[in-house]
Amino acid sequence: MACFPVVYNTGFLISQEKLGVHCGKTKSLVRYRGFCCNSFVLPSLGFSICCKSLHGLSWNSKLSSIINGKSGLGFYNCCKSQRGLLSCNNGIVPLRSGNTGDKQTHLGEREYRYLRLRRRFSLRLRPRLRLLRIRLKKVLISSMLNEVKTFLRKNLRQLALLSISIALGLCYLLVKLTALPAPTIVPYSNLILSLQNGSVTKVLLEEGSRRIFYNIDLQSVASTQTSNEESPVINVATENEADKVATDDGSKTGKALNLSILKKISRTRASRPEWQYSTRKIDHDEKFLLSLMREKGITYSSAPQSVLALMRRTLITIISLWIPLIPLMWLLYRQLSAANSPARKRQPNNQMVGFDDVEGVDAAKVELMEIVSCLQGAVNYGKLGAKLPRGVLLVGPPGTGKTLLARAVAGEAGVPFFTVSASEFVEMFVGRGAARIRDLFNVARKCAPSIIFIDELDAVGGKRGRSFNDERDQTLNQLLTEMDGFESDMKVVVIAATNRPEALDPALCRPGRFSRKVLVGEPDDEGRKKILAVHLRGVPLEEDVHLICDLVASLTPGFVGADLANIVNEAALLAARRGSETVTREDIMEAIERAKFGINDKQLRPSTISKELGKLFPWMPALVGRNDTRQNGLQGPLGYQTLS
Ligand SMILES: Nc1ncnc2c1ncn2[C@@H]1O[C@H](COP(=O)(O)OP(=O)(O)OP(=O)(O)O)[C@@H](O)[C@H]1O
Repeated sequence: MACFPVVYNTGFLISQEKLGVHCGKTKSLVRYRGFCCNSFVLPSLGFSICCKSLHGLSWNSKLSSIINGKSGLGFYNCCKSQRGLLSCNNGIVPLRSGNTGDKQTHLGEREYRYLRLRRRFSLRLRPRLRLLRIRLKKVLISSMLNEVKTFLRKNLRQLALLSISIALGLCYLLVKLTALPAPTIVPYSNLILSLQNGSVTKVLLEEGSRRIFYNIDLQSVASTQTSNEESPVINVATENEADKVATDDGSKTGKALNLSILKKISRTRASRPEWQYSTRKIDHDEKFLLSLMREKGITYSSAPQSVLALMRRTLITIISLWIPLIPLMWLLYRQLSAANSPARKRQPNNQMVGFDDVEGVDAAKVELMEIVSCLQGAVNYGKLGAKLPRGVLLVGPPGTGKTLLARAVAGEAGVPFFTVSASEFVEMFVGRGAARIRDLFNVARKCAPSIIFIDELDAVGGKRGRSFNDERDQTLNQLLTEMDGFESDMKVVVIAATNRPEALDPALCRPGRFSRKVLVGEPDDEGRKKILAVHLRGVPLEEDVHLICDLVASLTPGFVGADLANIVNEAALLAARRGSETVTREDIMEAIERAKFGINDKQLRPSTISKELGKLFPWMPALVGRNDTRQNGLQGPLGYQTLS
């Protein structure tokens, strides 16, 4: 026999009809104070009720709480039917004596309404509250915290600015609100005179400072003024209130003056400070002052500084100190923040440059291709006990394609590529350059296999001890340490480029660091043709591309890749300026002239220049002749010299 709750209110029993347990009705849901019951009508067995769940608690525990009389529930005596369903006796057995189905009639109308309202309210509100609780549980506190953290990190600068401005605003408000009407500052002699005249009423000596506050009896001052207009006390006493009046109208009678002073005094009384005057004590004069006050019978006391005034003064000092300091702090923050670090700025990205885009430097390409194979794992160098070269130094004149080669390595190897100019490590603050190097290498190590490319290495890798630049030396030391710090299986390759290998510190070039030096020199005739072919790939030419390449290559000995790329670009620009759809041979020839002689009047050819210079300086033609080493005759004394 199992016991099941049957819902009935404290006031009345819910009858079978209320439970929806009519003959023929198969199922109905009964809710009471959050309990859900499915009731069934089984005509053969009479009335039965089957509760599927009761707040997730076991029957016994729930029933015991019910029976304890809190909820006023009755229960059925139920038994299991043959069909496996729970069935109950037909009769309702009230739990407490006196709780019958017609109890409603015993209750007052008002009470009944109140109970109904309460029940309805609880029926509506409870499921919603339960749902809310479940939903809130789903929202994890940790994820919320993470979101807040990310938001703070993203908007750190704005939040910092906002909080600083709020703090400053609050300080300003505090200063404004705590501002008290200040006493008039007068010389010390005025206090003595007032004391001698007996017009001083009260004196306060501030503890821990030299300030003395005092009040004077203004009415007595006014009356004294009428009798003795020359009295200095009057000047003191009415400094603020009566001075103007007295000076503006010298013809006024004493009485009129007196009245006007009193009027002014009464008008300003509301905004008058607690102490009318303040002065600073003179050293070693305390004895005289005290004896004078005692002699005149003046009330005097001492008190510590008021907390409000103290706070205000401190605040003002802080603000006045911090306002000029804020820009300085901001500068410092910018310098010191890791957000400025090159390692952060350089996100690993794979440039779409391959070895096909670099021509004329075949020897360097072969050397670097080997590195790519090692990074890709195509060459099992470890089997023979070999190690991946840690550093490759690309040496060569400017514009020969060192940076391009490094980018091609990254593109071909398909690994993260961190490019940085060595001058970015040169910092104002000692230790910052070293920290940046550390950051860069840390990020590269995390992304291994990866490539670090340091352009213009000589900016930071110059010989140590030649100058007093401690910061540069520290940065170089850090670079040396980082390059030593790679483990043998760490696939991080440092490629550096320089135009001045002779200026580098020998420690950088020793085996184990930049052990592999690759010369990226000027391209030969064949190299120039190939470079031109690369740059003319996307350019619509009027003539055959091979013909143009041969022509340009023959006219540009000593030109490097950057020069040739510039010639092709200039030719395309000239064609565009003409409004042409294709680049002609003339465009290319003009571009070569521009590259050699700069953008000048065409009259200023070498021959013209030589003639003009010859007129002025008879020895010049000889000089021109000696310098004119180019076979094509286009290069002159002011001509563009190749960068090699
Ligand atoms: N060998 C080359 N093949 C194709 N293009 C080249 C070659 N060399 C240079 N270039 C062109 O010249 C441009 C500049 O080259 P790059 O920056 O690689 O020169 P660099 O040797 O690094 O010069 P610097 O020493 O001044 O940094 C390249 O973007 C490319 O367009």
